[in-house]
Amino acid sequence: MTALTVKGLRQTYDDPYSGEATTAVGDVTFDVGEGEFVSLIGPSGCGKTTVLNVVAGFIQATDGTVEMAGKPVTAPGPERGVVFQDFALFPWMTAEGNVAFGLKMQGVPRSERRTRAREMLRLVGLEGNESKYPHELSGGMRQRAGVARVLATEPAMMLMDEPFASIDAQTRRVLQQEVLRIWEQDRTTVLFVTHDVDEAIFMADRIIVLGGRPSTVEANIVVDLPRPRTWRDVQVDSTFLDLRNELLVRLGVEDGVEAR
Ligand SMILES: Nc1ncnc2c1ncn2[C@@H]1O[C@H](COP(=O)(O)OP(=O)(O)OP(=O)(O)O)[C@@H](O)[C@H]1O
Repeated sequence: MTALTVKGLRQTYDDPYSGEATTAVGDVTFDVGEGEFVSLIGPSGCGKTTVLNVVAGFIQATDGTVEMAGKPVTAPGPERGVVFQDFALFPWMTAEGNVAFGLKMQGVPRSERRTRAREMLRLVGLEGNESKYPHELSGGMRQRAGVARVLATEPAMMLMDEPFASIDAQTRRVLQQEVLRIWEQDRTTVLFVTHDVDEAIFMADRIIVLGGRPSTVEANIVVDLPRPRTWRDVQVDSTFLDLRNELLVRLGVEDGVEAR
């Protein structure tokens, strides 16, 4: 079953200084199957965040359509949970308060909110940190809390915009594995924006490559790696290395041979 259909998406921005219109996203068409994990990759400025923002309902596309389960997307909705790069936690709320907040918005009773928030924090490895405020948590822990807050609301689809970009390389690998471990339990549909080739491959069932100006879908690549995945296994897997090579060449990062 198709969970998300993006058809002929075009996005034009008006430059407030020059007054001229720039077409950032030209004509982007792709779909995401139910329970599928799809990475969206492409060079900086190609419109990845724009596409995600349209799917989230934060902005209206200049042209084209976005449908979720056959219904047009025109505004944000609880069935789409968004995880941002900068954690987006409320500094005045504890970890538990932050996770419970989304549930409060959904009208979940207080007692249930507490139980579910605690359960989610345990799931992301934050047990024992429930009453800490964001400034008392490390970057990796804050991002775990951010993921827990979205997971707690049980969205049909998770939209993730470079969620680990501001986290150190080592913690990032741990979090990538953690998010996959959690995802494997319920297989929520995921659209995952990243500029990191390794991350795009490691996480996804399929990779959509955006490119060109204005951007279009340049490639749609199936990631044929077994799950569950760990970095220890994946980093030496020839399928991973070949795919990494192909993507680095496509993105113009390295020439194919040296990329290995
Ligand atoms: N609100 C806006 N107003 C004007 N131009 C915008 C706006 N948002 C994005 N753009 C422009 O649209 C283009 C695509 O931006 P977008 O952030 O979607 O790309 P991206 O692929 O996510 O980039 P990055 O990888 O650097 O985060 C860029 O040229 C950007 O300057």
